[in-house]
Amino acid sequence: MPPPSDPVLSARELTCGYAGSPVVEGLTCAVSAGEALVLVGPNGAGKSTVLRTLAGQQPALQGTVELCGQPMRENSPFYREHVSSLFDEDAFFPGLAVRDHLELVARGHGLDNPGDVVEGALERFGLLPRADSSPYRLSSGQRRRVLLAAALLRPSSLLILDEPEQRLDHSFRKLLTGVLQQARGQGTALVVASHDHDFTRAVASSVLTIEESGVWSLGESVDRGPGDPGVHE
Ligand SMILES: Nc1ncnc2c1ncn2[C@@H]1O[C@H](COP(=O)(O)OP(=O)(O)OP(=O)(O)O)[C@@H](O)[C@H]1O
Repeated sequence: MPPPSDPVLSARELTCGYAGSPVVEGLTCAVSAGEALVLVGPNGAGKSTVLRTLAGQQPALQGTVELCGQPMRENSPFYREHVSSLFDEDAFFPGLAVRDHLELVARGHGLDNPGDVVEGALERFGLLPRADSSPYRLSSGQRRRVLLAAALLRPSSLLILDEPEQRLDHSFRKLLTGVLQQARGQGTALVVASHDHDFTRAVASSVLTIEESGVWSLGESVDRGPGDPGVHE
């Protein structure tokens, strides 16, 4: 790992888009341990596109992304060790229960005796009563909690989350806010896209605002107000 002040993630002159057409151009940003960059902006502005490019899941049209000073490579062991990400996915193994999924993730990331960690995650995300159910028998919000629990129970230096608040009710949004504040406090770097103003204000150390035109700006704090079109509770 780099010294605490060195970036965990850094992007330089990054252009993100599809088939040669840019959505966001010339983005330069960095996130160090214990910092949280939150991406905000209206639907279609380019938050997920930027997030996927930062996460190495989509090739950059131009520019570079580095993880701890190394080129971001999604299929490298270094990436798997350090980066935990959650996008808009909702896929599970049909024969496995909620608890099995969390155990699988924990063991896959090197936790030999994950029992306590898994039970803690089940409890934290209110999943104990459904631990033996198939995720496919849960509500969409409960399934989202399974995916968040899985993304957060494994050790990581960098968490990349696309609208982690989606489908969560008010109390679990508050819980998630606390969990991510705690992750920051423990030195995890966060890069998160969100439409939730309260979440953004509580978690962000810096805010990347992307407008519909793809124009972006980077600020240290957020106070966009509930009337902002990019923010809906
Ligand atoms: N696979 C794709 N191929 C081509 N264009 C795409 C693709 N995915 C998204 N886009 C386009 O890229 C632009 C940015 O989309 P993106 O999903 O990044 O926006 P967003 O800010 O994350 O929106 P939302 O708030 O709705 O999640 C949109 O114009 C969208 O139509």
